[in-house]
Amino acid sequence: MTPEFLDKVREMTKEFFALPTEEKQKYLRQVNDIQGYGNDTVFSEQQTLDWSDRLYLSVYPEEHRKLKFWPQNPKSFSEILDQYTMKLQVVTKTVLEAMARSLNLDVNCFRDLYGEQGKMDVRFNFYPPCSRPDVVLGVKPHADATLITHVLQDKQVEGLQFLKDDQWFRAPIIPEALLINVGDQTEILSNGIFKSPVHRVVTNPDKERISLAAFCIPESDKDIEPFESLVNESTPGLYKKVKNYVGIYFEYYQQGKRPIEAAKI
Ligand SMILES: O=C(O)CCC(=O)C(=O)O
Ligand SMILES: [Fe+2]
Repeated sequence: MTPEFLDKVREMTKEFFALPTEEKQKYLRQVNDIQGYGNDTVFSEQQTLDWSDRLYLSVYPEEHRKLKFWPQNPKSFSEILDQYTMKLQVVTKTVLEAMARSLNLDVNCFRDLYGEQGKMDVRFNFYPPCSRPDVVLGVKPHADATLITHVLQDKQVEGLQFLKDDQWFRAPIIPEALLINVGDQTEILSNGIFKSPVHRVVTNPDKERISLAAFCIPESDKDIEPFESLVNESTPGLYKKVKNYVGIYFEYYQQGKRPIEAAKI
């Protein structure tokens, strides 16, 4: 993907969030739906909400698309999102093959698990300036439920941070790059060799920030468990077999637990 194309995607994201509220509310997420425009999903009254606006859309396979949630404004939104999806499919395949190679596994093992009908959902994030960045987060600490996540970050404003050894580290801005994050399902499949890192987004007192996350999720009937060749007497399997991990994920997340704990032996 060219830097110019990535800029186009950032631009249309900014243009959408800059629309008047009434215009954005045409795409409002309904109760019991994940797709659409809105704030953080409310699970309980005690919950601290993330300081962000979001637009969540399923983009692949095409029959999952709910076009009523695809903005008509800016005009080129759907066309650019469709192009971005197709380009990301190619990147996804390449990355999954590289992951397999780096573990000395069959080159297709991650790709076969993702499947031809593997799902891709995107989340456009908008973080308005926040007067109390010391207490309010754009996104609470979490790890992704995915196989991998592609993150297109804002070109000017940082915010994403990763937890390592009890310390938060800033993700640098690299304008022409996508940040690819390992999700929980890859941690399970790789028997813990690839780690799914906990991350969060901090707020900024005077600048707004956008980002676009694309979540790659295997077909829900696939068994997710450590690849056989990574398990032997000296390295026992660390995770149980799970199915439809995204379902398990939300159950745990709502209880404030780390979902991957459910899969640990
Ligand atoms: O805004 C970002 O940079 C990342 C957002 C994120 O972690 C997510 O949407 O899962
Ligand atoms: Fe995330």
